[in-house]
Amino acid sequence: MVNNFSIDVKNLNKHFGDQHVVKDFSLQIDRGEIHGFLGPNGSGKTTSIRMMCGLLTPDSGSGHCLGMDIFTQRDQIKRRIGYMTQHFSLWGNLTIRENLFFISRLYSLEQPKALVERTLSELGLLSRQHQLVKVLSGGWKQRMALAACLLHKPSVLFLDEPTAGVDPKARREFWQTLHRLSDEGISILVSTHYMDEAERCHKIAYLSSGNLLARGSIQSIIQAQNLTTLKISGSGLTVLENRLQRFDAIEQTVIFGSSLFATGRDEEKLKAVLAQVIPAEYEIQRVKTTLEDAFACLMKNDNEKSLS
Ligand SMILES: Nc1ncnc2c1ncn2[C@@H]1O[C@H](COP(=O)(O)OP(=O)(O)OP(=O)(O)O)[C@@H](O)[C@H]1O
Repeated sequence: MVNNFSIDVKNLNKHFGDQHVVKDFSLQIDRGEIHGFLGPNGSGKTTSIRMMCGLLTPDSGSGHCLGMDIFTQRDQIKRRIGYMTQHFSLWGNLTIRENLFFISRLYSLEQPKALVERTLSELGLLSRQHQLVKVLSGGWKQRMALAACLLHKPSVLFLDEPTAGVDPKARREFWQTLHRLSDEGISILVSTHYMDEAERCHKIAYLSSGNLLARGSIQSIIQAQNLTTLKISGSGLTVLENRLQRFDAIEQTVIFGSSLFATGRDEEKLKAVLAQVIPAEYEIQRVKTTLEDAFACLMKNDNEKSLS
């Protein structure tokens, strides 16, 4: 190994035609780390994933996956990683068990029976193994797709929005499995649009228009934004929200149920605006700034920078 990182890429760039889709992208992921990958649609997450696992050649930069060069050792990398794509395809007219046997034959895996039995058991698929894949619910299909990625015992997993459209219970179970795999030393890079999933990761990275805007632990990303959030409780909140949004001291606002949350960088100025706009009968209290607040402010600043 070149170092102890499972993934270590530096300054990767990718263009599609005139479009500079990924810009100087650098990322390190430790063994057994679950690393979240967030960003708006089209920000370059899938393109970055495909470069890191050797499926797409970067225009420039350097990098290793499991110590192997992403430019020159792509075939070796493919044998050691699992990649669950956004639109995975399974064979609907085969059962779960038959799908796994089919995949093990496709990749000429040794001792397929032992691998299939182990994977069915570890992924909790034994009770459904004889069901046709086309009749499975979204949650079971997704679990089946993860099983397919794990058959050959990869050391790194790349999961591209694996839980999109899956219900909360199935998502929770899926994440329990990811944490078990992480405990076994498997490194996982998982892209998601769900904040609750981001919070389950050891570290996260946030990409916007191909630029990595933030990287690190959840706490460090929230703290780096240095924001204050105040919660206003009462009725008629949309009118108050509109008024607040006219002030520069307000970075962003959001309503959840009967509470309006206002976030700003300067606590004194934020409080002064609220004192001016919010009638005295409303309760105001300081609350913790969330990851979603931090991302919203990061995006806002980035948009303002690109416009100036
Ligand atoms: N093969 C390709 N040829 C041309 N343009 C591409 C290609 N693949 C991706 N793009 C463009 O690159 C940009 C980034 O796409 P990418 O799929 O990496 O984003 P993403 O962050 O994964 O988006 P999403 O969250 O919607 O999956 C988009 O504008 C997309 O249209």
